[in-house]
Amino acid sequence: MSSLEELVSKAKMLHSEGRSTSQIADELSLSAETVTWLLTQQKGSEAPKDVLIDWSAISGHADMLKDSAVMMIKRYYYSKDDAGEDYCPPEVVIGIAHSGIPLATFIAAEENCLFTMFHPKKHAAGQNPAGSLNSSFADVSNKNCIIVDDVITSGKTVTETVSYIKSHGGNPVAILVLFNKLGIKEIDGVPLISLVKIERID
Ligand SMILES: O=P(O)(O)OC[C@H]1O[C@H](OP(=O)(O)OP(=O)(O)O)[C@H](O)[C@@H]1O
Repeated sequence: MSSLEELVSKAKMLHSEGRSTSQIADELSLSAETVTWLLTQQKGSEAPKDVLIDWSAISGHADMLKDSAVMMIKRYYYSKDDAGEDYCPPEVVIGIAHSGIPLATFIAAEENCLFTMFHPKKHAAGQNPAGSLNSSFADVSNKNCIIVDDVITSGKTVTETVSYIKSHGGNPVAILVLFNKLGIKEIDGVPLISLVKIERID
């Protein structure tokens, strides 16, 4: 089976389980437009320009996951060096559920600082779903925070996180991701630093 066929069957399976287009898009880290195309496969319609990222060969091994997390925080310090700016070491590292959590945990351990996790509203249940910080972990108020996730696709999740942290008294100093599919460099004034930028040139 080709990777496209695999993707189509994965999208169809999730759809048959009752997931919405945006939920499938989140789960597969694709745009909603791509998921619609995968589900409908209209004859003659061109596939949207999107890229599938499968990093399970790394994420499935805790040692490589840790190596990736260490590279992310190094990348933050190198980017500060490159810009000739002062370091702002994090006081709290915030992992966005779910995939950002293990990366953030390793970074917080490396930096010997506090750790917490953010649950975006897309993961919340109920009629008025809302994002939340997990109160079993560190508090963010009056602290310099680094936000960590694996991938940015539309930027919605990270944007929600930045706004939540600011409104709860935290000071986000950087957003670290492995893969930036959006090509942006900051969100609401907070620098976005990735290990890999993914851009199409056609
Ligand atoms: O930029 P966006 O369009 O908001 O998409 C990126 C988000 O989508 C994925 O989360 P998801 O909840 O789907 O998966 P996860 O539970 O594996 O982290 C990914 O881990 C990011 O958090």
